[in-house]
Amino acid sequence: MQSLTILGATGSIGVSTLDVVARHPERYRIFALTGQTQLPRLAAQCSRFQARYAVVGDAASAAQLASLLRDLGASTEVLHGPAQLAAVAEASEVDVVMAAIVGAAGLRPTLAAARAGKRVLLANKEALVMSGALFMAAVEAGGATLLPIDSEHNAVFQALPPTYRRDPDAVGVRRILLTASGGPFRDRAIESLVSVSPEEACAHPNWAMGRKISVDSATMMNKGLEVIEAHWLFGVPADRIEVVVHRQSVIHSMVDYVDGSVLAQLGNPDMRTPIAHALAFPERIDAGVSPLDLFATGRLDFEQPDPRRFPCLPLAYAALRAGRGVPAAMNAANEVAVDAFLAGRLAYLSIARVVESVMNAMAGAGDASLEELESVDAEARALAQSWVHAEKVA
Ligand SMILES: NC(=O)C1=CN([C@@H]2O[C@H](COP(=O)(O)OP(=O)(O)OC[C@H]3O[C@@H](n4cnc5c(N)ncnc54)[C@H](OP(=O)(O)O)[C@@H]3O)[C@@H](O)[C@H]2O)C=CC1
Ligand SMILES: CC(=O)[C@@H](O)[C@H](O)COP(=O)(O)O
Ligand SMILES: [Mn+2]
Repeated sequence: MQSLTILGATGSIGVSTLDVVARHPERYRIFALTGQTQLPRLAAQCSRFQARYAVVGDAASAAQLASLLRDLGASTEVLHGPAQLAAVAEASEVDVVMAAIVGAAGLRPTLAAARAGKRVLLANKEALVMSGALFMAAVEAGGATLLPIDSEHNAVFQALPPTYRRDPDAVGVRRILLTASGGPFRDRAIESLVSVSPEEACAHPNWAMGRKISVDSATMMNKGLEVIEAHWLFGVPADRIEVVVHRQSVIHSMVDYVDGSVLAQLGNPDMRTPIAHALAFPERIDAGVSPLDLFATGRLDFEQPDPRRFPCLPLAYAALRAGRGVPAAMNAANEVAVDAFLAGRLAYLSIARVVESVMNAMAGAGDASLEELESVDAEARALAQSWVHAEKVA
């Protein structure tokens, strides 16, 4: 029986994780669930899965959640604040931590799980993008097992040899091919992108996800973050990570070997597959996902990404090549810009402009410590807010 903490239980990944867990009550029990704003959902989850702890952001939310739990007759203990978030990730009773908080807010608790040597199931790509070298050093020092949840990285993990240790040349890996759906605007006239709404940007053609990652998929910043994520997870340099637009999202990514073999992982676009894979690894368990029907799929298409349509993708490659604190600055600027776009305070096309402006201003950002990275994050957010202001409304 494995004891599990889910950071971000109320979100899209959190809900899918609990769906898989519910199919295997003999394998997994819930230690802690965390959420931020969706308190009724968190209360219902705690009650159903008999969570020992729930963690929310502040004292007011904790009081509200405690009252909801009382009404449900649940005995879950309610905690709040960033220190408690880290505490339920590193607790000695915990075996597995699903890191599914969105954005930089997930960095500290995910890092705590890595330092404590947990099996870390990483969905929160922003945490790794922000702190790549430091995070991977924490995994190593803590003796953690890091398993990718992001569908592309989970696919790459499955297509690599089981003994793979972040050295592509040691096993004849030539390139990693990350697939990208192209998002909701892949076929739309570029000139018409000036007027897209948050609802249009969040209408992903293949995946049901949270709003932030959905906008990132539309701009292809998601793929940019994933290029950086792949670099850190698999030790592959930027020029050996290629993005391939594949509109069906059936091939989740590929590994190209020096002998000409290309290994891919395929499946229906359903996050319960990589979640179940990482939960049970190296075993396989039922995820509730229907079998892939290749006849219904019919065809698999591949295209090159157009940098004019998706300017965030080259920005992310530039951030990876610049290194040190620049990916953290880029990530923070993107979080602020996407938030402003979703709130109707920034035009869609200005997201890339805000990110680029902040990256230019912070080209010398450092990454020597967690504190330095957090100050880069804070400075980039402040700069991005001023650029959002300068770009004005949608
Ligand atoms: N959804 C998907 O299919 C995929 C997601 N990912 C990655 O997984 C992560 C989660 O994505 P997704 O589930 O879609 O996102 P959602 O927005 O659906 O969920 C985010 C979760 O984080 C919580 N949260 C938000 N802000 C804070 C905060 N400041 N402090 C603590 N908790 C917070 C939310 O709580 P509440 O809802 O209660 O406010 C919620 O539980 C992201 O990093 C994303 O890039 C990667 C691949 C696929
Ligand atoms: C499900 C998942 O892993 C997302 O990151 C997905 O890849 C988004 O699709 P895009 O390929 O459109 O970014
Ligand atoms: Mn992905």
